Amino acid sequence: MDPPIEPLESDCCNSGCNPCILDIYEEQLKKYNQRKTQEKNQIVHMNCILPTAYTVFTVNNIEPHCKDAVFITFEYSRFIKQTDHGNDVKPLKVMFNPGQYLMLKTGPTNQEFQRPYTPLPTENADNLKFTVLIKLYEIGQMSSYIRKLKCGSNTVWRGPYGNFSINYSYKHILLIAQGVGITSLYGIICDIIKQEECDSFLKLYFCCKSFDTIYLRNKLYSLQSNWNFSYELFLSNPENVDEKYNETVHKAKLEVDVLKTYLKDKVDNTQVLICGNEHFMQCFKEIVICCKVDEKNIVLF
Ligand SMILES: Cc1cc2nc3c(=O)[nH]c(=O)nc-3n(C[C@H](O)[C@H](O)[C@H](O)COP(=O)(O)OP(=O)(O)OC[C@H]3O[C@@H](n4cnc5c(N)ncnc54)[C@H](O)[C@@H]3O)c2cc1C
Repeated sequence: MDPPIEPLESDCCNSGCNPCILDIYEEQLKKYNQRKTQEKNQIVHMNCILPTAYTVFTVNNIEPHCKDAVFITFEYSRFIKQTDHGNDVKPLKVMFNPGQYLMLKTGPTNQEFQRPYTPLPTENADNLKFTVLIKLYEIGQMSSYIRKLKCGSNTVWRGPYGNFSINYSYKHILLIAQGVGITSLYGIICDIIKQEECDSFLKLYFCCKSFDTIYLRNKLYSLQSNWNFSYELFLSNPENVDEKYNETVHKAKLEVDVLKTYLKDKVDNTQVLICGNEHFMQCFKEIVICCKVDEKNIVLF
């Protein structure tokens, strides 16, 4: 953007024109200076996690969550020589889009294995860390590796992957999550809520096994204070349920009728995002299609 050309004092005829050439200049100069300050403050970062090379991240924090899951925060390891980022001197930052995932690799060279995990939206300003919510399976290859991690352990990651990009123009976004599949949809919910100019309504139907495996429940509960977001829980095992004020808990599985009622007058302007295991996603995709949502408005993760 070039600076505006300053008019001569004599260019103003002093007869109270609207707009006056000098006022316009002042306005344009103000905009130009604002833009320049913004550009100066905008630091361009380089992503320190790459899709085509492995990067070492050290376990920074482990925090239990629910019965069978943990939050683990990983920090870029400054002390290990990492893949060369060329001659670039831009500051490093872990960067990913909502809905994207990263791959964790482990195992001896000839038996390496990898699993995808979805980084949660960054809540603090630390650019070199990311946090994932990990469900630990009783018998699971990666689960048993993760159980052995301690603060200071080194881990190897690549990413981010996934092409989903948020379309802010839908009037309604229906999100259907199963279990730990909430991690992909949670980042998307946070992103949309943050956009002040976006006026989409978000509805989450969250299917959980039991009361003690409602992942990210407190975070979802606080997000519900936003005018455009609400969620309902569906528990297949409804024992010992402790309901919070203003939280809808169904002591049953999510059924077709609930979706039919919700979609009844919205099919034309609703996007449906579904995340869970393959069987869950296919099953709900078919149900949503039966409710007359066009297939192009359905995204599976
Ligand atoms: C795009 C994507 C993003 C993901 N993000 C996350 C995330 O943020 N957090 C997270 O915890 N997981 C996430 N997962 C699932 C994760 O990658 C692993 O599949 C899971 O943690 C199991 O790994 P494991 O090696 O311990 O178990 P495995 O050795 O692979 O499997 C052991 C047993 O666990 C059970 N199992 C494994 N995966 C599933 C599943 N998805 N649903 C039901 N049962 C299963 C099966 O019974 C299986 O026999 C994601 C998956 C995908 C595809």
